[in-house]
Amino acid sequence: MTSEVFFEQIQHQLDKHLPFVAYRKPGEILVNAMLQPTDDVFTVDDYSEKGFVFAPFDSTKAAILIPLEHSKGISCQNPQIIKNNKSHTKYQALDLDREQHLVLVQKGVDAIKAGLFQKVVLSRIEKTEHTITNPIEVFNALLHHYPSAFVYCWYHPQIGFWLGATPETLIHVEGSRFKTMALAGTQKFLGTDKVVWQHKEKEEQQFVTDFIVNSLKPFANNLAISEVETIKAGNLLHLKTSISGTLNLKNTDFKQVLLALHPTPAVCGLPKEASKRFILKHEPYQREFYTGFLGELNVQLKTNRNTNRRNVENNAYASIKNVSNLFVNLRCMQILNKKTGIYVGGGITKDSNPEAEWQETVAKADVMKKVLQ
Ligand SMILES: C=C(O[C@H]1C=CC=C(C(=O)O)[C@@H]1O)C(=O)O
Repeated sequence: MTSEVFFEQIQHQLDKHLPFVAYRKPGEILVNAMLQPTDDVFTVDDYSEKGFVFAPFDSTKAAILIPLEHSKGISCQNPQIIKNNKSHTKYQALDLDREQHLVLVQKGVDAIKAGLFQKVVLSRIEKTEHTITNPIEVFNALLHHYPSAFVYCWYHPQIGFWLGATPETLIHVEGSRFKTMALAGTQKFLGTDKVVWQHKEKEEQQFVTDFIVNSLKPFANNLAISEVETIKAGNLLHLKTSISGTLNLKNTDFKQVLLALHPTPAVCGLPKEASKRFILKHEPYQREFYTGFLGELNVQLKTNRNTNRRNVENNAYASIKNVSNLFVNLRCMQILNKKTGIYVGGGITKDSNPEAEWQETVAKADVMKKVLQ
């Protein structure tokens, strides 16, 4: 499908107030969309469902599904840049609530020093006066600015309109094999990824690696853990450890794996329950789907077992694999009444400096602001 027709179809869906998701996986050129013909709200029950899941931070709340069987799939390769004909007004930040964030971070540091937990991720919403008249153009701009991110726009008339470009995989499962990552620690990209990391960032990232490895141990075999590396995500650098292995899902199900993982200390804290309670009590707003997860759930992938054989019989060796591609909902914004709310946070440890943590959220907000200017 041409990109013109593709974008027309999702625009039409939005005009009719019908749910859809459009997304592109990291490093790929194919942009997919799933268009739901009714405005029903489908939810995930046990994660055996097939479709696109959009799950909130608070896992006691419902995860929304655009079911494969109740939607139409469309796709296009490498979409053209849509010319910006005033999809939005000039960016104007409102309510840069620095004081409130400094107080929140200090509370987090005090709670850590009092022994309540070791790490907590504290966040804020940056509401802007920015008027978005064409969110689909913003999605198109995200696709062009962030080729190595998972870029999406998600809409349900009864729930909201979200857009994002996240660098973080929650889990990728293909058959019984899985891959995930521990992503944490942030500094601004200033032209090189050969940078020095401080103890604070190394420690906050190590908390995430240890948590993921320990959470997956009951479900996984052959765990492989990479060295820590520096990766670039937009205007930022992060520390990343890759973790992979095979899932042993005989006596358990995918839901248990997700409940064990989500929310990781990259977005919540350590220990999970104590830090989550602190977040829900002290953050002065509702995260909703920010730091939740989203992506393809139990879609089918056809693969050839023996790619060396180029004959027709090869088809006999084709196998169907169950694939899930789930990402953490970071570097995202919500559009409400044509205004934007950008969601940003950062990991707090005993060594956190409130002013530096504020600056980190300012840098993270730039990822979304870049497409709003
Ligand atoms: C919580 C966010 O980022 C997480 C992912 C990478 C680095 C992070 C950090 O350095 O604090 C956070 O753990 C966010 O972007 O809002």
